[in-house]
Amino acid sequence: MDNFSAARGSTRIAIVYHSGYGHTRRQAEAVEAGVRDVAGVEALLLPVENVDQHWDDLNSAQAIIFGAPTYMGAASAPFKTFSEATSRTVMAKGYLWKDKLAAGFTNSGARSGDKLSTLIQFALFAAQHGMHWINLDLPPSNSSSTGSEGDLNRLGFWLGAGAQSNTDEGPETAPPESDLATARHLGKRVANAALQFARGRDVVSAAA
Ligand SMILES: Cc1cc2nc3c(=O)[nH]c(=O)nc-3n(C[C@H](O)[C@H](O)[C@H](O)COP(=O)(O)O)c2cc1C
Repeated sequence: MDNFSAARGSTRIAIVYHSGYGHTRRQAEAVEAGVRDVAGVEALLLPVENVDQHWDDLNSAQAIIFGAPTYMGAASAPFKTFSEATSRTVMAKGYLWKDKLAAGFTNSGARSGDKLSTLIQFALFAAQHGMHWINLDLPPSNSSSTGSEGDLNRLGFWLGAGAQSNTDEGPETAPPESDLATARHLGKRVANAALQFARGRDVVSAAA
């Protein structure tokens, strides 16, 4: 979907991401698929390069999920450019993202690769906007003799979804299915949380 539908009423979730070579795009598409698993929710998959045509879509979303590859131990530069732009386009206009839900995902070449730094960067970015951070909620796996590379959350993150793409493989085969399933889990979790928040807010405002 290129834009959210004009009809109000559904719960809207935007996935804003950067991908230099396509691997993180696969992860972003998996997050989108997880969002779409939940009825009553609309998903918008938005590369950071297109964000200037979509500030209104982001402002109307109930949740925004941030994604970027980890480059040099941090979110990639195009994602950082987007995040800095929000100071002018979102904060300065009255903290337009306050009380939205937020979550994040990142992909890199090494199994750790300092991906945690990128997830922390996303959580701080969300906090600066007054957003509510949704974590991954999957037990870390692949940490015992019975674990495997096929496990959900095989890389063992709590804060968001991690993926690992071998640097000699293209996006058609990397990241592996276990990391894409982990990303789908994050999308579904955020979609369910966004529905709970939206319905809870309706109840609170009806009672006020
Ligand atoms: C400039 C640059 C810096 C990178 N830095 C890291 C890093 O800090 N940690 C890591 O594990 N991989 C690093 N990588 C590997 C990428 O994270 C990896 O290839 C990833 O799959 C790229 O995702 P993309 O195809 O979405 O751009 C780096 C790659 C580039 C091009």
